[in-house]
Amino acid sequence: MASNDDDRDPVDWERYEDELNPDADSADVVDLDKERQRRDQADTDDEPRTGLLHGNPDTETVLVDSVAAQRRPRFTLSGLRDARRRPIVPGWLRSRAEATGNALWALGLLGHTLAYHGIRLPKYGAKVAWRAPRGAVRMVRSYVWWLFDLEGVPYRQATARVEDADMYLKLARQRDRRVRWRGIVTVPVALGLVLAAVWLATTPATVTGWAAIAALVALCGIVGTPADKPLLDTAVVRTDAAPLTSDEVVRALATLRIVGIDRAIRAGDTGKRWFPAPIQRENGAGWRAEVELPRGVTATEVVEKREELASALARPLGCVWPEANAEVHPGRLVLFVADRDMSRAKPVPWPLLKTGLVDLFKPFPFGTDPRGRLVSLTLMFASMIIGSIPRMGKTFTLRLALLGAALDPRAWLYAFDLKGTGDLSPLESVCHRYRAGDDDDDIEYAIIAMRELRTELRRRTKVIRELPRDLCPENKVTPELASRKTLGLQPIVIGVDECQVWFEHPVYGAEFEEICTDLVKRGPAAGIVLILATQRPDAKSLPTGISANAVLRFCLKVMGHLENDMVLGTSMHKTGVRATMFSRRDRGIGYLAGEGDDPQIARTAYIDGPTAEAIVTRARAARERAGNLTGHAAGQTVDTLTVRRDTLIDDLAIVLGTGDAKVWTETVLDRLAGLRPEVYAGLTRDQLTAALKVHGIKTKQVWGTDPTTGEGANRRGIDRADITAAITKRDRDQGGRAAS
Ligand SMILES: Nc1ncnc2c1ncn2[C@@H]1O[C@H](COP(=O)(O)OP(=O)(O)OP(=O)(O)O)[C@@H](O)[C@H]1O
Repeated sequence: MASNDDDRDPVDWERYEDELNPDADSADVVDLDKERQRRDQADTDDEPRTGLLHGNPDTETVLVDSVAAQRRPRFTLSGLRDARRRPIVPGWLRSRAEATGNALWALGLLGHTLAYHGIRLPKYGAKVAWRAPRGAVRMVRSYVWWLFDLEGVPYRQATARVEDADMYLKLARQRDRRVRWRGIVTVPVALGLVLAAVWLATTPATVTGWAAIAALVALCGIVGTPADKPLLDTAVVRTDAAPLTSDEVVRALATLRIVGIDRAIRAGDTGKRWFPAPIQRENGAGWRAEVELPRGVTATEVVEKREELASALARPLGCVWPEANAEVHPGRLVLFVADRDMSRAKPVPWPLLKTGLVDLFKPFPFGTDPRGRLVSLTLMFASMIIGSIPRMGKTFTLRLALLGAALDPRAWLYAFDLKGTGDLSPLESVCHRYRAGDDDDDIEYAIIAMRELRTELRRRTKVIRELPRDLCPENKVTPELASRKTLGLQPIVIGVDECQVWFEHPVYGAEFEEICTDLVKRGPAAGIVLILATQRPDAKSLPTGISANAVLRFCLKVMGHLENDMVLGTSMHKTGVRATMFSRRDRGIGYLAGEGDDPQIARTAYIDGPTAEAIVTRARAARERAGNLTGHAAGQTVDTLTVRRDTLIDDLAIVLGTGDAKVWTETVLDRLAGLRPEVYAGLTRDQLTAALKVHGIKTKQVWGTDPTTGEGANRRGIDRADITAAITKRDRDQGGRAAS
């Protein structure tokens, strides 16, 4: 079929010959129906996507599909039922923050314009006065022109020249008529003006008199304004971007060297059918083109070539945002071309900068999308991962999310800055637990805090389980429950920057991983939100148990599809959600997934250190009012000695001191938890094995009796002799160090 199509000559030579030789059949009567049919057919030939044609050089082209199959679908009720209803109230009006933001912007613009011109009023006055005489002359000249019907002079002269006496008489009569009645009108007008002038000159100056003179001068000044020198200066300079045309889009797509597009164009496709809807302005921020790519071409192929596309469109990279609209089909491209470069544009101020608090159960402002619309974030019931290559804005994003949490006076904040540069320090005064750095001391502080959270998670799940159904219908924390201080179910938000430091820690790595996995899985329902930021999104830095269960994901620029999917979720790269397309200049710009149905591009609200401090001061004041300054913010310290003093082998010596010399690991865990519940509660078999490894102790097969069944069995366990040997070695080493 295809070969037949290819054989057919795409050029309609006959038609061109006819067009070049119009006289040949100029007398032909065009049969409109036939002509329409021919044109429709030519259009169909242009379009290889229809793919329905049986090309046959000898006979007429025959359509494979039946006529019924080609008919446009009829109007049906079910079609109407499935139709997408467009929102009655536009999106920007439904969001209070966005509507307020727009209203404030409009008021600001009005205020600026009024102030700008207000301050220049004397200058405008002087200009008007200077131009008034010229205006007066212009007005008089125009009036005289009108009074004597001077515009008819050239026509009357022309008729005189060709000696057309009839026409001349007609025009002359018309002129006389016009001048007569215009003269009659002029007499009272002139009289009125003279009287007004005499009255003004003879009566003492009054406000009305001055106002009349000012109005007259202003009128003359405006009339006397030259066309190229406007009276008012420019208060707001607009940089209007060139409109986007379908022709431009097709030509740009044709340069991308995408096989399917190239093939379609070679086959004569002009691209005029690639646009299911006209290119439109969107949100006053740019142009939106929906493109139905030639069959077999996926939108992701175009997304991947964003840089080349921007170059082909001759627009800055930060203006060109191609996206796949997989909801329609993988070949549907949505191309948004913004007027302004998103990475260069002045960031929109965060709506909560000066006023307003946050309810973590509801969305709060996070940033803006390329169309300038507000993008929000809902932290409750989700864990979040933030990932990118270095210096793209992870820490700023984490700090923004924590600032949002700080503005909910109920929430407890745990902030861990493992980069140690103090980026999260503005939040210190509202944090329940806060630490910057990755020294042993800092890690010990963190592990205590995380163990605390593990215990807290268990307590919360128990509280929720025991609550009556009507209070807790979905077995998760509700805003009402979170506000009840007695239950202790307030939101807890934990932010960890450079979390890979925790998970790669030789001693506590496994324990951090286990606690974080538990928090990511069970924490959200209990009101605990974990936010992890990392610059190395691989399986080691971000264990899969965590990355697979996070709901919210923000991915700034990454280098490869593995990192992309690690942060955004499996197969995201394949479906066209590609953070690899961002450039190094796209700071703070990333894909936000998990908020709303589809991942969206967002630029985070830019908040620098001093601004963050100002917001935190406000947040702290709200917390003081709510009586919710706790932990670190209230000056409490954590005794890291409980962790630093390595009591494990000493504690093991105690719990194995009596009775059997070899004991099953689970029995040892029970005994340790009984000895020091604050340290060992929740310790798992694997963690104990890892902790023992540090001392060179291995678990081994131990014969014992199950206390519940009374049956003997061989299981992994610990030998008291190994513990004693480890203690002896340690004491000997320490003694040796002390002596040297
Ligand atoms: N929304 C934003 N708009 C503009 N610039 C931003 C935005 N967010 C961050 N930046 C800029 O990006 C720079 C890097 O930010 P940040 O320190 O958060 O990066 P990072 O990814 O955490 O870096 P690292 O990997 O070194 O920790 C900042 O200096 C800031 O100026």
